[in-house]
Amino acid sequence: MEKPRKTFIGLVDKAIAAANSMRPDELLFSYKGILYPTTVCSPETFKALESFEARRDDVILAGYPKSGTNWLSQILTDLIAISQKKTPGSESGVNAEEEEEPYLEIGDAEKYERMTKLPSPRLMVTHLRPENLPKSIFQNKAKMLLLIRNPKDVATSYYHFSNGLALLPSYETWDDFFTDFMTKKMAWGCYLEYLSEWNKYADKENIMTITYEEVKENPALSVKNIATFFGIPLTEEQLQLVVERSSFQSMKKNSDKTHGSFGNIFFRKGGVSDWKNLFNEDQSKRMDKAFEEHIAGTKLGKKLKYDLYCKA
Ligand SMILES: Nc1ncnc2c1ncn2[C@@H]1O[C@H](COP(=O)(O)OS(=O)(=O)O)[C@@H](OP(=O)(O)O)[C@H]1O
Repeated sequence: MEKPRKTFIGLVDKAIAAANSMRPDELLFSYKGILYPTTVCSPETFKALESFEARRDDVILAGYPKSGTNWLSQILTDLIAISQKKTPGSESGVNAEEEEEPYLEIGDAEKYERMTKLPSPRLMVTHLRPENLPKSIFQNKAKMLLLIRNPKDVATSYYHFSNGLALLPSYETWDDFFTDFMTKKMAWGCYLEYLSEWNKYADKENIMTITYEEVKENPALSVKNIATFFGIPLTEEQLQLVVERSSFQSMKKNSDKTHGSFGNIFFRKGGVSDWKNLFNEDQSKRMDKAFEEHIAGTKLGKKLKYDLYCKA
């Protein structure tokens, strides 16, 4: 039985009510040159975040919007519960729903003060680029899981999400969205720039990179590798439980409890290659060229297996 994420559901409810009374051009604001949703982020929170004190045993998940952060966050929540000898899903684990919204940059400026009282290990999720994260995360060597997904599916997922949730500007056509996606007009910035910024950190020993596609391809091996990286021993039975609970079908089924009425928006298709239903040939070539210019030859670029997932 899944516990409702009351903080999250309450936050989104409030944000949607606020967004409904805003003009489309008010939905995003710019902070240090990057756009963010006005209803869930604020300059005050960003300012407060700068002096956030990370702990060495914090568990941090970094991923651009729509790269599968809700999915990996569920896997990490269960792994942490197991490390604390709790049964996943049945007891309040890390960041118990009533306690704190795990998305680091989302919420009020006082949340970091409240987070000082949370027991270790704290789970945090972020869509931020590394240069906008608090310095203490890197100084204190907190372990991070960096989640990346092929850019054509990220764009596709982001398009449907933008039109499904009032917090983000909606688009009349996919073509309009694609133009904005390629010209840095997205909340949390340009994905290809995100990848090249994170690539500068890809060799750090406290950062493990994983792709959406590899978790999809072999969930058991991925969960095992993540658990090993965070130093969490797992029995075969526990491994199977985490894999089963994090399957797209299970998460979608539980989504009315975990994500309220927005469940269907957060858990849409959960697959690979849906981009083929939206991209035309010209758009596909434009993305191929931009990928080549920004990231193709780098460590993260190679890890994405672009030719396999983004060509033909
Ligand atoms: N369990 C599981 N398995 C496979 N795929 C999953 C799973 N859970 C979520 N998803 C898919 O991840 C996409 C949403 O990404 P995020 O969770 O990062 O979105 S958000 O930015 O935090 O709103 C979104 O992708 P699309 O379906 O392609 O839109 C979700 O459906």
